[in-house]
Amino acid sequence: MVEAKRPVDVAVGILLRPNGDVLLGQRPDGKPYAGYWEFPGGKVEPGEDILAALKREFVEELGIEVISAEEWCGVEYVYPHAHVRLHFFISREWRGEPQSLEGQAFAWQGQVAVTPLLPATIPLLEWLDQLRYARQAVNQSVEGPL
Ligand SMILES: Nc1nc2c([nH]c(=O)n2[C@@H]2O[C@H](COP(=O)(O)OP(=O)(O)OP(=O)(O)O)[C@@H](O)[C@H]2O)c(=O)[nH]1
Repeated sequence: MVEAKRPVDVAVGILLRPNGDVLLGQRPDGKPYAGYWEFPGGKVEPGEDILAALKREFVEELGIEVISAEEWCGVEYVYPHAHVRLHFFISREWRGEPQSLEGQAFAWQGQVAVTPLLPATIPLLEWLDQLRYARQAVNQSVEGPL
């Protein structure tokens, strides 16, 4: 009997600036889906806490220290190369400016315009817009003239 492959846990971080911009990175050569854009992160190691994995990946890939992050949502996706369970975190508090430590490109984006994006990440953009801009619209209407 062929046993189904267990999903691989992946910790993914969305750095959210006060103006709503988020940080994306481009997958470097040599990885599956090289050239595709994603939110930074990577695989959780056996026995590792997911938030600890997120912090480790941000140091390794971008030289950024994530000070705090809250788990936001989860997505499972089956690629030809892997079955992944993505744990998306939102962070508003970090230290340092992103550096391209793995030779990858990165970009701060308001409306996300970089393409192509990893397929499992595409639905996130709509949810992210609701989180970023629906709240701003409410704030604007509260702060508008009476
Ligand atoms: N970081 C990240 N990974 C994602 C996203 N969306 C998505 O499907 N993934 C998938 O999650 C997995 C992450 O694995 P990775 O290869 O980047 O992990 P890693 O840095 O630990 O790689 P390594 O195998 O070189 O150690 C990949 O299969 C990737 O396709 C995303 O938005 N960000």
